[in-house]
Amino acid sequence: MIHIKDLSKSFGNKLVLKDINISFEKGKVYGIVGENGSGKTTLFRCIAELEKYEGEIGTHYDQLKNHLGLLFTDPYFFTRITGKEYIQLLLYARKIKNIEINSRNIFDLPLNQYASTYSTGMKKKLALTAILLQENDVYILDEPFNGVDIHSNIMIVEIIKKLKELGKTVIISSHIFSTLAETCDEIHLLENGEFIKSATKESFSELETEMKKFSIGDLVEKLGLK
Ligand SMILES: Nc1ncnc2c1ncn2[C@@H]1O[C@H](COP(=O)(O)OP(=O)(O)OP(=O)(O)O)[C@@H](O)[C@H]1O
Repeated sequence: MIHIKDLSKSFGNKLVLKDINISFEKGKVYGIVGENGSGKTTLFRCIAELEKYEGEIGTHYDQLKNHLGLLFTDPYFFTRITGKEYIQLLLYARKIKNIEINSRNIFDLPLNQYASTYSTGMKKKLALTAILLQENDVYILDEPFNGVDIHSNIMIVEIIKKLKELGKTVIISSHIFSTLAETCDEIHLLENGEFIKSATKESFSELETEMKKFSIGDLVEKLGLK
């Protein structure tokens, strides 16, 4: 369980997150949606203690960061480290030994190749594989579907369902509503650093309609397409 209470975050004099209050439970999948720049990544970075913030992030874990797998939107890899070495490094950090990596390479990545030479989608799949093999309790996936091929997208949806089944906590940001609707128990809409709407499964379509109306309105008509 993660409890976020009155969380605020500023960069300089720019307030990016305002009084965020939300809880994330075990065995549930949460979707965070919002326009570019609404604060999703900043919220994730605060939860992972990669940013300083005001307010409280409480958890029953000794240290959340030891149970958390964070998939960045654009994972970065040092040069001259192979895919396999990267996974080994992350496993070593959790003192996990004796995992046969090759047989668990479900995305069929060229693990002996330098990770920095991977394509965007391959980098994302490598980073995801590594945090999954760490057997974390909490997963934060920042735009996991973005940049990966359709086959991998389907696989990631199945992985999220499996994580839920295993009682993990999963928090996802995505701009693809239909995929969130398929995987999430709750979806929360962030706007200018504030949660302005939340929906459970029964009200996802209502939320989607409202978001479309709010963000698109009659803008497409203004193009005057003929
Ligand atoms: N290190 C930083 N220094 C200054 N401003 C920052 C920094 N990181 C983020 N911001 C600002 O905070 C706001 C929220 O950014 P954030 O990356 O959290 O948004 P987001 O919802 O994840 O966007 P996207 O959908 O484009 O990924 C933006 O205005 C961004 O410019």
